[in-house]
Amino acid sequence: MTDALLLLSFGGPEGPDDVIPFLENVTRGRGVPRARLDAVAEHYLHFGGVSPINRLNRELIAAVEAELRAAGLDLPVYFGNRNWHPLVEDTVARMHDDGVRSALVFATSAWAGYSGCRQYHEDIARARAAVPNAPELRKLRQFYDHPLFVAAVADGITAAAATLGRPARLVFTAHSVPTRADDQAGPPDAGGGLYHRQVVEAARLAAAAAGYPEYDVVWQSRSGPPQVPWLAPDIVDHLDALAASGTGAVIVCPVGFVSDHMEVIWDLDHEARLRAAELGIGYVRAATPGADPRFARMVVELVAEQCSGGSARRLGAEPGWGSGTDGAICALHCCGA
Ligand SMILES: CC1=C(CCC(=O)O)c2cc3nc(cc4[nH]c(cc5[nH]c(cc1n2)c(C)c5CCC(=O)O)c(CCC(=O)O)c4C)C(CCC(=O)O)=C3C
Ligand SMILES: [Fe+2]
Repeated sequence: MTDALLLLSFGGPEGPDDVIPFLENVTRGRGVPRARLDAVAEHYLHFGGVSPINRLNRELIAAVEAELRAAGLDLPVYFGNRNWHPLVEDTVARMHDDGVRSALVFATSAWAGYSGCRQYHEDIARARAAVPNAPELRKLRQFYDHPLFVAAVADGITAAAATLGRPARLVFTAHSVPTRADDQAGPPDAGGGLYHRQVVEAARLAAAAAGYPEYDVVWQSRSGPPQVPWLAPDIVDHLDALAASGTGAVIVCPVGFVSDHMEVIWDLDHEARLRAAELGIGYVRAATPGADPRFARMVVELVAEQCSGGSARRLGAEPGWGSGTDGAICALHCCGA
């Protein structure tokens, strides 16, 4: 029995005074250098200290509510975040006060790995521990290869290509993570590297759907001390390499992200675009899938899988897990710590 759906996301600041406290929440205990924090604070302050992520999640919730009604599923949708208000702890308390006994959780990350999956389980466990008699919370699965996700990403590529009107190299990008975190991504017996494997697989599926036999997969937004290895190459270094080898234009598809939040509007729409301009190569950025009606429909399909035993539609050759109850990770030692 399910009484509600909780959309669980990263959270972002909604004004200049929020920026530093938000960044302190994100990086607590993670050894991100102060200089990097100050640099990232500037990105947010450039936009008045407001990340679009909360607004985009509220729009997604409205679309999901409409799709739930259309599917005959009568579930209220709640909103909670890891790093900024509405914080998931407060939301779970409100769900309890509203009489919710059992709810499903849609986390706005498609992926395996610590940041993309396990940390959301930890958020669920932390929120439940803070609320006496908290509702049971079951996280929905990773959706990196859901046909509706892949179709929305592919159509974003096609639409971007049409605005460029000349041949271009397709470049997929996702958030970099420390290689050590990637090595530990997935259940211990799944061979490791499940974060990058799922990203590469999602890129393969979307490229095929959009009709691109050739493309690249690169990484963005790395932080942490420079001596710690992260997934590479970085998108900006990759643009240098492409320009050097004669590529005249790129279509950049942020397959790693659901919506146009700060990592997309600053790191891609500003930094990467600027570098492309310096290099004299054409640059278009494909839309993220979150605002596509098929994305909300996918969320409802994931809910229906749990509520009514609907079949799990999946295209990928890499495994997917991600589901667990009350913050229990998918397997013992899953995705490192
Ligand atoms: C895999 C992954 C996703 C995708 C999965 C998912 O969507 O969950 C993601 C999403 C996001 N990351 C975001 C923002 C930030 N990420 C940071 C830092 C980090 N991200 C990491 C990984 C990921 N991050 C990692 C390994 C770090 C290092 C510190 C740590 O180990 O935690 C920092 C600190 C400053 C910096 O280091 O850049 C910020 C501000 C925002 C919100 C943007 C907005 O506000 O609009 C979103 C959606
Ligand atoms: Fe991040």
